[in-house]
Amino acid sequence: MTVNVETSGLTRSFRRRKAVAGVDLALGAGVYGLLGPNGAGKTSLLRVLGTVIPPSSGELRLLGRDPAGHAERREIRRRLGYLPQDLGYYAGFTVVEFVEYIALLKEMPRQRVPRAVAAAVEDVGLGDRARSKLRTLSGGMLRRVGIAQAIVNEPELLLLDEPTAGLDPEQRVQFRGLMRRMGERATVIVSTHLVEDVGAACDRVGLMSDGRLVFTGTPDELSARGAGTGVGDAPLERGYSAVLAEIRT
Ligand SMILES: Nc1ncnc2c1ncn2[C@@H]1O[C@H](COP(=O)(O)OP(=O)(O)OP(=O)(O)O)[C@@H](O)[C@H]1O
Repeated sequence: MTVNVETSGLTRSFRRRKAVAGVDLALGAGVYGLLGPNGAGKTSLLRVLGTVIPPSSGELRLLGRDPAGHAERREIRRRLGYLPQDLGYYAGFTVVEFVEYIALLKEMPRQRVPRAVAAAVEDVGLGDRARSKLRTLSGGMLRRVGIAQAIVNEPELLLLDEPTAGLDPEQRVQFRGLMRRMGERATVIVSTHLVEDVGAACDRVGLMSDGRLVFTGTPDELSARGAGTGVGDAPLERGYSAVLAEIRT
């Protein structure tokens, strides 16, 4: 297995608060779901893995490279895709213009860009809005533009921060299919509050609390943790609440 994400004792502090507090990961291809309560550190971890902010301490290797070095970081950025929680965009750009702009920032060869942009826009079901200006799109459609810009370079490492927030049920189902397809060859890390996303699309799941990974395993293993004890309407919800209850006592 090619390990695309390797961390050991990874921390990220904001003043005295440790948003990420000693995370160990070794991830190859597949879809890894990141669950956890508000403020658990999911976004901070994804930002570190996306080379948006550096770690405060610990070991970090992405796609076999050390992001602390300028040239290596640039190489990593070419090969990763990142959907932040709040994606900034230019309202006057069309869907195609925006995704193209990101493709060029990622230093994709120019001749590959038009076809890659068209494919990414189709993949998120926005083919019929390709020429629409971003200001005319709904919230869920903008989220899908965000997903398109994250996948346009066929990333080997894809980081998605709450990608399904605002998507309608049909689009969520489509999107899970896309995640599974991407996970066949890439490492996909997806932070979500929707346990259905985890059950349907993730091979493995990590549960964060207070900056730490307090559970890592398969969705079935997380469900099993809640058997007969946890609070929730679905097995994964019960597993989630049982693990959190255990560490809080
Ligand atoms: N730029 C920052 N400056 C100061 N504190 C921050 C910053 N970013 C995150 N934090 C703090 O770090 C902790 C983890 O936040 P983070 O956004 O990573 O959590 P999260 O799991 O993504 O939460 P949510 O589910 O609400 O999105 C929180 O206590 C947050 O207030």
